[in-house]
Amino acid sequence: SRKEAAQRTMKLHPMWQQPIAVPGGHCQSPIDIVVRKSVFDSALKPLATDYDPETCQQIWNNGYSFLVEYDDSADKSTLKGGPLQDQFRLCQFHFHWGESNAWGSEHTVDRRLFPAELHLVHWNSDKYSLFEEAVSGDNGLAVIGVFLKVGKRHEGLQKLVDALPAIRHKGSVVEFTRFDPACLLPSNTEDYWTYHGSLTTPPLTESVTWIVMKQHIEVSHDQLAVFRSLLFTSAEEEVQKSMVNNFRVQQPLCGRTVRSSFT
Ligand SMILES: CCOC(=O)CCc1ccc(S(N)(=O)=O)cc1
Ligand SMILES: [Zn+2]
Repeated sequence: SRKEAAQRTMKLHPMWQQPIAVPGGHCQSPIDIVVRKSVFDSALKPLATDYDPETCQQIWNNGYSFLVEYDDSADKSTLKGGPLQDQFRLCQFHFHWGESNAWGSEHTVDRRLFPAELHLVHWNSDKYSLFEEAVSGDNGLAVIGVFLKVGKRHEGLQKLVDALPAIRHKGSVVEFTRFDPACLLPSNTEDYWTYHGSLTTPPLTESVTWIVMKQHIEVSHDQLAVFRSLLFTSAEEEVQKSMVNNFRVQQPLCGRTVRSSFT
């Protein structure tokens, strides 16, 4: 089952040797979004992303997912609007996925699982001067979550898929430029759920405004299979473990309200 798969990943992956629950953490992520319990808020605006593909720098395997990293030394790739009052800078995006198409996402919608989930990670450049500061700061981060479904091939994703064989092992990095992450957003960026939560991997800090898009994107079965060809392990390790089920199990809502930008 998905739970067993997640347990296997936690046992397997050193990153999880730390306690998986933050002591006293009542705003942890991911969560199940119960649609009929979400509260419509007419003040929620459409997302305003303004990404500059020239700020794309590299793609690397960090031993838990693969990250596409952006130059965030200036306000060049930004996120505003939505539930946000401040301006946020894009620093990286990454994915979570399963060993099968039956599961893999971190958030669920009325318990519905998706085969994968994209996270676009931004930090509050009005309040902080570095990502590292914002990670543990109040209102520090904003992460856009986009569900992936298996269907037609995603043309914009293919450039990224073609780079993955070069970063099969933990710790490998290759140059990756001129990639516009806006191509990974669904056509509808008006409809989303938003709630206050945390990072879903250590340090699990509760500094995240989550923005989970209602509309998913489609990628092909073959594209997703290349994600699963990545490895958790470095080239030197004798036992090579395929990078799958790199998602955290859902966390208690603890009375939080999930707002929706749509009725
Ligand atoms: C200061 C070091 O902290 C980090 O590097 C945190 C990186 C980190 C960024 C985003 C996420 S997620 N899955 O919640 O979108 C988890 C962890
Ligand atoms: Zn993530």
